Amino acid sequence: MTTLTITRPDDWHVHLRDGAVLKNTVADISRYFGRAIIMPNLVPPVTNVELATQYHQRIMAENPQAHFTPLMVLYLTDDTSADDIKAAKASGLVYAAKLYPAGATTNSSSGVTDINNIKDVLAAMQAEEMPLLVHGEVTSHDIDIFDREAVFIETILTPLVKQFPQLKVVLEHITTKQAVDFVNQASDNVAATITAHHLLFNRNHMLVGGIRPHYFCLPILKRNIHQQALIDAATSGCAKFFLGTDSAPHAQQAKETACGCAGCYTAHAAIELYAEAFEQAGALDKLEAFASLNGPAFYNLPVNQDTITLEKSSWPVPELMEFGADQVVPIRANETIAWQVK
Ligand SMILES: NC(=O)N[C@@H](CC(=O)O)C(=O)O
Ligand SMILES: [Zn+2]
Ligand SMILES: [Zn+2]
Repeated sequence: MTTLTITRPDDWHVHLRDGAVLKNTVADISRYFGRAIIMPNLVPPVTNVELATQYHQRIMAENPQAHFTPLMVLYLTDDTSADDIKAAKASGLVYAAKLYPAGATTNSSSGVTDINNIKDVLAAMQAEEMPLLVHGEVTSHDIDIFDREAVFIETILTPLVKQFPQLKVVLEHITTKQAVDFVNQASDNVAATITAHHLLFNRNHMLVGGIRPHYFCLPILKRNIHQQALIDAATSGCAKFFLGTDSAPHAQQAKETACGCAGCYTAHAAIELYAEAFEQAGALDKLEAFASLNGPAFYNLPVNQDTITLEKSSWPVPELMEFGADQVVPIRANETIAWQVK
């Protein structure tokens, strides 16, 4: 196949950041995505409607393409109230709320320290039909970093979905076979996003032949059997799995250092990278469901009405991208990508 036309896709998990880099992230994400779920882990985080409204305005001020709509998300803290959820729902601007276990990932220090602190908030979300988005990793020091997702599912998420069976839950950026199995066995109220980098890479890509900080993200890349489980899930056609890039830029010097930040930048080539992964799996015919249909169905939103066309034609990714005063090293820097959007 040399061209592929699909319904315009959406990105159900992306970090646009703020300030000078917003111009670049907004330009990249709005190139062909119709909508994007905008992660709220700014400093300070987007914890209420007022902050979400202001962030929405800053995004729109960067003049995204006309086909693009940012969908805002509330950052849950120990202090979030049921009223915050009601106000968010009433705003019409906020589409979900995000659970970051405190300390689990980039800018999560204001996150939730104990799930019991937000039980009334979760009840309000269930009543208001507001999806809960989850960074699914435990943070205790005695749990190995490669096990943190599986332990979270077992100890936090399984009881949570039992207690709130009508709550819509998206387990974000899943990385393990345990996560795939959990989502498959759960009710239709439970879904997951999968990144392009977790489909294309495993921990060998990050650690064999030298440590490659630009592959370092959270949850961390796992071994190849987990990568294969993610590929099988994404290409299965199952409506519970959909596209979420987790594109998360960090300045080059914040990644290439003794203690580097977690996050991979993929928004320069998001659907193109997914197309490579689906092609390698012999499943390009399943890309449209994953990228354009399953997400809106879960969020009860209409599917985009227009299409985009991908062409099998290789192009070079630059070594660096200028983001405000920063430089970002994108995934595939200095290499090529096999597909491009016409
Ligand atoms: N995925 C990452 O490794 N990093 C994300 C945070 C997140 O999504 O966990 C970031 O904001 O940099
Ligand atoms: Zn996360
Ligand atoms: Zn993320």
